[in-house]
Amino acid sequence: MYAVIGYILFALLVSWFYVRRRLDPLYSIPAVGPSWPLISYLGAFKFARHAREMLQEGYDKYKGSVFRISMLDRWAVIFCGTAMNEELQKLPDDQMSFLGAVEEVVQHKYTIAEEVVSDPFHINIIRGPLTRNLAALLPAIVDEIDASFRELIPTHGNEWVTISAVPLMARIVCRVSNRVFVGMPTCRNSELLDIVINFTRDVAKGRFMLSFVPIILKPQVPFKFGLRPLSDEACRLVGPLLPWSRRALKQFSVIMKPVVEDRMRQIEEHGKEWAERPNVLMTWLVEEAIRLGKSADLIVQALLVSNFVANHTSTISVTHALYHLAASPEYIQPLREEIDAVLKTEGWTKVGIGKMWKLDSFMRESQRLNGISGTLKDVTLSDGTLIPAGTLCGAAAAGTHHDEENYNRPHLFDPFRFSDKRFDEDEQVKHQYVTTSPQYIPFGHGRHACPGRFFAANELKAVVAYFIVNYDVMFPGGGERPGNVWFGSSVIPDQTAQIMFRKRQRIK
Ligand code: HEM
Repeated sequence: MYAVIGYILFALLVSWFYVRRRLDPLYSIPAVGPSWPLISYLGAFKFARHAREMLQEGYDKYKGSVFRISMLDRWAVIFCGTAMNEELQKLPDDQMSFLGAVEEVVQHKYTIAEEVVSDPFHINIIRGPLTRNLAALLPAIVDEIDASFRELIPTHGNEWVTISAVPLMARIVCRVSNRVFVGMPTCRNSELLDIVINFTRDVAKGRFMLSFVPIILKPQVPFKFGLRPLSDEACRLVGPLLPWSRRALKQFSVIMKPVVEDRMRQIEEHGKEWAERPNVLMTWLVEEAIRLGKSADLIVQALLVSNFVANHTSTISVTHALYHLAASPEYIQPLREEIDAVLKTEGWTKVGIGKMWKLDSFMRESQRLNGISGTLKDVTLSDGTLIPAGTLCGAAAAGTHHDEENYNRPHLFDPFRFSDKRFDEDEQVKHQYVTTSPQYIPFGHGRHACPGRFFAANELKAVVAYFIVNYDVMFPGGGERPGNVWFGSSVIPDQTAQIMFRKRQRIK
């Protein structure tokens, strides 16, 4: 009797899965990896370890269209090819919500900080005052680069020193960014630097834990093709228990809140113009917060989130560039010639940095070939036809950047491929480091393209220019560039490599 009931229940379950799959348009999208219930988890585990191969396989098979790939708790739909990248970024906000989907995946409220997620007022300050003030900020950026290189790369005479690349670049980037975000002397507070450098790991730990939550706890809500898991509800139970980010925010706040409150008092007392008014992100955030009646706590959160979006991406990008230089010293000479010549006429200015075309091309090419992510731009799409609402979508960045239709010999690192094209006047803007297009998406593309990329480009070009004119670099024993590490769909430079530095040997 029980066996019969068991068979009937099993048959009902199988029929339910079958009908659901037939009705849900998501399942008409081709899958890379196993697609059937339960077995698809194998695909999710495979994706965690072989994302690069699976994304490339999907790109090659479905270019000009989309495919789906299994994550632990959902399917993601990947758009492939230039035309699809264009289509994805053109979809209006009422059909797809960039922020909504990022929130769905990252669960910022629990992994970062709640208030600033619902009120990300820092984005307009990064897009506006920070970008407009880059020329005025450049001397401070270069001063901080100079101070951190002297402190962190202790060279003597013509001796080589060997240093772990990633921690070094993280420290330099973080100091330089914070010279612009919070100014002196706070940007050199080593406790603060440790908190913001480790914050990426704190957030990642929270995300990792939450990605398992839905399997155990996610309530299912009805939608038109059956049931969909509601991750926010599940995360609401577990999110507040995650300790890492809350602890980091608390420690960051202990240091930053008194500084922010002091800046608030000064601005309330003196207004916008006063002699020692520091020209930094924090000042503009405070001015905006006062105008809109926002709290010191929100400003503190905005500063932590600005660090989060800026430092990890910038560290990855500058480390990739450093690895190319250390592995191929033959690129150093042409870059040095260009930088030395520009510095002679323009000095360390924004105009000068803008004239370093070869360097610009080098950074753009390094980011094309390495990138920071294999997929990009998680969006909730509801076009009502092909992809059901609530589906997570992304663009295949690595596929796009390694596509022969977009780039000549796409797998080759050709550092000056973009600067060579800029000699044609009509092509000058198109090939700049900061210019995004459906063929070039390391900074995203369209409405939500990275608003910090103008700052990042100036900062990172200044860092790389500084070490090219001041140091010789190589891998120990003249070794090769270590391969990149794929972490799910994130692409990061080898985390353990060491680089040798010595003071530049000038030819007399
Ligand atoms: C090389 C360094 C950087 C890279 C590769 C990078 C890349 C990205 C990417 C891919 C996105 C998502 C865009 C999209 O999906 O279309 C993004 C968003 C964002 N980035 Fe960057 N970024 C960098 C540096 C920075 C810096 C230095 C800042 C701050 C000063 C910053 C602030 C932001 C913000 C606020 C967003 C969210 C924009 C929004 O929600 O509309 N980024 N970045």
